[in-house]
Amino acid sequence: MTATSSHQAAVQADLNTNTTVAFLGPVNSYSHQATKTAFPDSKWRLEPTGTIKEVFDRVQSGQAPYGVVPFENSTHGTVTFTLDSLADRAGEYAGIVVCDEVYLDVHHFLLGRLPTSPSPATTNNNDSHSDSDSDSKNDKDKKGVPLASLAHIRRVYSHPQAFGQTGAFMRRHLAHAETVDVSSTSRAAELAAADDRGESAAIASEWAGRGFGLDVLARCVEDREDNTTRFFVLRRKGGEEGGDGDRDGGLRETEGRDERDEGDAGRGAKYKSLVSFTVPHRRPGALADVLDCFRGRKLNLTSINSVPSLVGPFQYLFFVEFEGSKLDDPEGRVGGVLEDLEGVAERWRWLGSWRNRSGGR
Ligand SMILES: O=C(O)C(=O)C[C@]1(C(=O)O)C=C[C@@H](O)C=C1
Repeated sequence: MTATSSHQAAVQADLNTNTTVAFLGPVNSYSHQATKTAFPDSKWRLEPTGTIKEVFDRVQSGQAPYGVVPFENSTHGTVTFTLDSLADRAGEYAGIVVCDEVYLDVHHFLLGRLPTSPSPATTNNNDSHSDSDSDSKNDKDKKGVPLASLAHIRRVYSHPQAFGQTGAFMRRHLAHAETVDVSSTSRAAELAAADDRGESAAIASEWAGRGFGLDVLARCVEDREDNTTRFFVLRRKGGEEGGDGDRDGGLRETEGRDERDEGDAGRGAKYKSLVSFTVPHRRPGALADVLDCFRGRKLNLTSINSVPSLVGPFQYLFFVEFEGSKLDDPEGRVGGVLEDLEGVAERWRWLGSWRNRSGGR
């Protein structure tokens, strides 16, 4: 079996099984890798979508009981498409909570077609593929340097996040090429493979390159070796919460991920939770009052983000992530802080509690 047909057989196997998990496709995106990490058994039917919003739509509608979305990258920061859907300004996703997280090491490859005739390095002054020190190494060991001339590459496709993680390589070796943002890195590989002239390349994963039969033009082109993306696993809230399950009546399941094995929880605090909120825009100290609630309950914050609330120009909706779980809260500190929020936030929403998988990161 060739690499491509065994890959297709694996995808088909995913499609033949039961409970659906939606992820940003096409197959072999980083989201697909993260999804396979969180849902490794063959009982899951892994379903690619065209956008992150579609993952939310499928989970909300119940077509997919679970979904996996990228949340933040250690080099480039938060994934705005995911924050936008979590902000849920139009009230479309009231039934969705975060129930788990996945950390994925991300090593980007430059994929395309090798030049048809070897062109001298002088055709592209910035092209260091002929550096004598790197020539002496085996191609497999070369990281962050072109393995061939890139002078024939006119355009590079990728996801904006991936471009944000590979800026140094792009500036150094592909300043002559146009960059084109697309919906995912695997879509980028698909587009590069569709270019018969071989003038297109993609920043994508090694698996995407294999899946679409592309040549490796450079490996590990990320700016930082420790490049990591964190993904959220989404699920529909259990039917047992009350009408306003965010504020009263906790989930009766002991864990969000009721159908799956828990595996290793990792080091550090056992759980994390996410809330979103808005504060009275003109009240001095309004945001500090909310943050003080967490200090008062001795709950450690692990991330803070904001997006425009779209209520008025330059007004924001905030996200706070903290250590602790609403679903396993023996000291009542999380329950307590949610009650405190009621008094100081304008609107707020609990967006889920899950196992901390950071492994001490
Ligand atoms: O494009 C993909 O392959 C994705 O899964 C999306 C995504 C992201 O949005 O962060 C995931 C991981 C990498 O950080 C780059 C892109």
